[in-house]
Amino acid sequence: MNTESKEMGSQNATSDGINMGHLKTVHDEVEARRKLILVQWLNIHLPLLNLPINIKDDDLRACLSNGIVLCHILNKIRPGSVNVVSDSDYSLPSHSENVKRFLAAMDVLGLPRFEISDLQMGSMKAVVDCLLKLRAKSLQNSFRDSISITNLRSSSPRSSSSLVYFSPPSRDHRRKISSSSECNYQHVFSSPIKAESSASLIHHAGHKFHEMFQHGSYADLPAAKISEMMKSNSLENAPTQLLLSIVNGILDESVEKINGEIPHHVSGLLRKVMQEIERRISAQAEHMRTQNYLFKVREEKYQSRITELEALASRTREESEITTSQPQQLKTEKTEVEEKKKADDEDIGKLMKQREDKNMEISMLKQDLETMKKTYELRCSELEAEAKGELRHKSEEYEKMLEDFRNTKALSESKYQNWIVQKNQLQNTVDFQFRSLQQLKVLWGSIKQDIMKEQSIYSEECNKLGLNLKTLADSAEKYHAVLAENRRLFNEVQELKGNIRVYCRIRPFISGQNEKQSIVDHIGEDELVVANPSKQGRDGLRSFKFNKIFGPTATQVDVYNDIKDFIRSVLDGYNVCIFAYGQTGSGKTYTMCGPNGATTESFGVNYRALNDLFGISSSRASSLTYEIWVQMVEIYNEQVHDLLSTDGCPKKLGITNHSQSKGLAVPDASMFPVKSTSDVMELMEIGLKNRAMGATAMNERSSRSHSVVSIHVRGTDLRSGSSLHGNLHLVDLAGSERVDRSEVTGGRLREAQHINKSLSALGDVIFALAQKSSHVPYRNSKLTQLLQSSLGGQAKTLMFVQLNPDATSFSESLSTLKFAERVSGVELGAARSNKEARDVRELMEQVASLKDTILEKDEKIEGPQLLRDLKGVNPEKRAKTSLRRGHTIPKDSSCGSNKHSKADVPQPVDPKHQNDELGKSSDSIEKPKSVSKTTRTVKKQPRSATVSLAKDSAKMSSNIQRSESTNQLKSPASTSRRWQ
Ligand SMILES: Nc1ncnc2c1ncn2[C@@H]1O[C@H](COP(=O)(O)OP(=O)(O)OP(=O)(O)O)[C@@H](O)[C@H]1O
Repeated sequence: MNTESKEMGSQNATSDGINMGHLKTVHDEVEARRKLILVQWLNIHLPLLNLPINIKDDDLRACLSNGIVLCHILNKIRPGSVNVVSDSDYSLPSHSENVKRFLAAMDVLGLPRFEISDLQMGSMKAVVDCLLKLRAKSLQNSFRDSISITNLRSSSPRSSSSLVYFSPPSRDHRRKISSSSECNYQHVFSSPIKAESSASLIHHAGHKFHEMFQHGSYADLPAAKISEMMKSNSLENAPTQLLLSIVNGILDESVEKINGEIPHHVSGLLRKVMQEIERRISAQAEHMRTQNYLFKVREEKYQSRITELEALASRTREESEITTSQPQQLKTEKTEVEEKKKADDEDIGKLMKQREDKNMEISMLKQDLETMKKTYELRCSELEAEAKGELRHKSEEYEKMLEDFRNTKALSESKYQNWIVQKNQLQNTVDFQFRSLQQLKVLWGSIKQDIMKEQSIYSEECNKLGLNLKTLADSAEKYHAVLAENRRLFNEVQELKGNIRVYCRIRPFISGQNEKQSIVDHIGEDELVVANPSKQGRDGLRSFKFNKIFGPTATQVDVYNDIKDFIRSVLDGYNVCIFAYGQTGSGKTYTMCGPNGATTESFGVNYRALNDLFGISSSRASSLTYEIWVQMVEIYNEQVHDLLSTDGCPKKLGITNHSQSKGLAVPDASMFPVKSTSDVMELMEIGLKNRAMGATAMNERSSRSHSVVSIHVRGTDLRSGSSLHGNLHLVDLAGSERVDRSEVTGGRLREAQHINKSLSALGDVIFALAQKSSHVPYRNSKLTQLLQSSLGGQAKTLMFVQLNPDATSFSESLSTLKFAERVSGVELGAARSNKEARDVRELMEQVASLKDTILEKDEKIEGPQLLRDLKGVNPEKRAKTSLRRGHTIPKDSSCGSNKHSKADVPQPVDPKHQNDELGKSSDSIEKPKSVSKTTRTVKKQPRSATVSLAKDSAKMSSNIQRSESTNQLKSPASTSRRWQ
């Protein structure tokens, strides 16, 4: 068979290629190796089999076909798993029955099984697989334990001397063994070593037999013991060799015979042993038959196997043909597989690299983690330290607080104690005060009654006081009215004296002029007689009458005392103009301002007037408040300059229409408020510095400009709220010398001409006013334009006629006196003058008697009431009163005051309003007309109505006649009127 296979293999290798042969060889080697493992395993557990390691399938099939070996090996592994059916049991087909039991046991164990047909014919592969699985199972520890137990139970005792050792049998020799009746399958061992190890596992009963027959004491065996041996199944388990030894022992007459015969119990034993031996021989015979049967079956199987192998060979040849066509494809696939492998290797390399990177990252992360761990530990330690520190600090604070609390507690306790003490004291005090309070309550009741009494008295006194106070209030009310009426009467008296007054002042000879001849012949109260040095006797005398004559010895105070009533009128709302007229060096500046470096005694009219304004306004502060402003300008060469300009260069100013300049003739000139004499002094100093000064041949301090100080006053009545305002112009005129006398030429000549022109214009205006001319030439010079508001009929004008007594200046002085004389009223006409004088005198007498009446005791209030009646508030009453008192009644005694109600003059100074009034009044002289009317009214009174009026008229007539006769005597040319 092998030869044929080899031949077939060589043929295949030659024709179909090497692969098929190689595969088959590998397959065969695998199968051979599996079979070898199985054989070795079987030989170990059933050494009596002594199977060759290269056993063929048929031999193996023959060995296993009856199932006994299978059952034994199973029982070896798992004792008692199956009951083996021996060949002696003919009731059952033992070979198939053992195989079935084995297969059933395999099923129970859950191991793969084979089919009975596999064991009878065909491939042994399934049988080998099954047994190898069983072998694998046996390798488990639990199986080994069970195997050892099984050996103990199945092994038979035997003496070492009686053991039969077999060398590994050949095939022929194995057949002998199989046919031998002495071959006991259970007691055959494959090697002495295994036999010796199994000897210790001899059955107990068999051991007893062995000991008994080993010592040859069969005869001594008691009958009971033999019967016991026969009853037990020890013989069934005893080795066959032992059984044969027993038989030989009995038969070789070692047994003591009784009567030549073998004892009954020994013969029984012998019979029993023989039966056992027979049974065993029959089992062996059955086994041999089974083996023969297996051999036949195996042979048939071999035959079929050969057929299959032939078919397989033919099929393998076809497959090899197919296989030869695939090497190229396999090469291609191999290449692809290698490329893929290479790519995979590269991927693996990349993955390895990534892995290394990841490992690197992991190591770095580990390092970071370590660092963080250290940081964390460090931070933990720090926090712990901080926490400990803070805890320590807190505990210290707590200790401190506790200490403070203890101190506070102690303090509080002490305070509490003090409080308790104080409370007790307070309680005592309260008790004491309560008692005092009770006493006070009683006292308060009595005081209350006293107070009630005092209160009633007080109420009565209050009522009385209220009545007195009411009387006092009424008196105060009347007092204010009296004051107002007094002011009004005062101004009426002033008006009656005359609105234009002329005072003449003769300056003394200044140092160095004492020897010079004086032109002054006589100085009276109101009369001045000058002598012409060039004429002797009465022809050289010339008399002039003025309102007042001040001689060379007259002081500044004397002069001012006579003009201060004018200053007072300014505060009553009148416009007043005071100017000094005279030739250069005649003392105009001295009179108006004072000498250089003037003192309190030598201050001129300007300072005194302003000082007086402040004094009077402060004395009237309870009823009137005053605000005073000052302007200072000069007229030089018919140009107006601001003397209070502080920029060092007096600016040229224009004179505006009164109706457009808010009452200010020079609205652009600087105007400063003054509240004290020092303010005025500062302003005057500034004005004098700015004033244009120049030297002439006539006077070293000759002023060639007109200096005008304008003082604007606004007063407010605190009771009624009405306001008044007045202006005061203080004018220091330029020198009035003749041009030929002053010996000036050029610029100086032009200055003198301007001065003379403006002075002539001033005279023209005054004369026009006196003549009630329809046109007053104010616009002929800047001077008259500027003084327009103060030269009207409602204004009061005072002219100082300054006279130089030096004979050398006689002609200038005479000219000056003549001008002054004209101003004082020469041009008014004697008849009218007289008439007005008489009327004036009558009125003055009436006013004087009225003043006396007012000043009488108990009639202080009646006077103003009478005046009010006379003023026309109630004409009928006025007439009655006047008649009753024997006075002439002025029809309209209004003095032309600029007094306005508050509603009429809303502004602090309302020059517009003022100038409107002034403008209206400037064209005509109201007062003489009023006086005339009054006179006429008086004349219309019935003669029989009053005797006193006739007396007064006669008195006034005689005075006028006397005056006229005096004038004719002293100065025929003089027709000056008497103002007082
Ligand atoms: N009443 C007087 N008592 C003493 N000295 C006087 C008096 N009047 C004038 N004088 C002196 O006479 C001199 C001239 O006076 P004043 O300068 O006032 O004249 P005037 O008219 O103002 O001159 P002008 O027109 O040039 O300014 C001065 O020295 C002045 O002191």
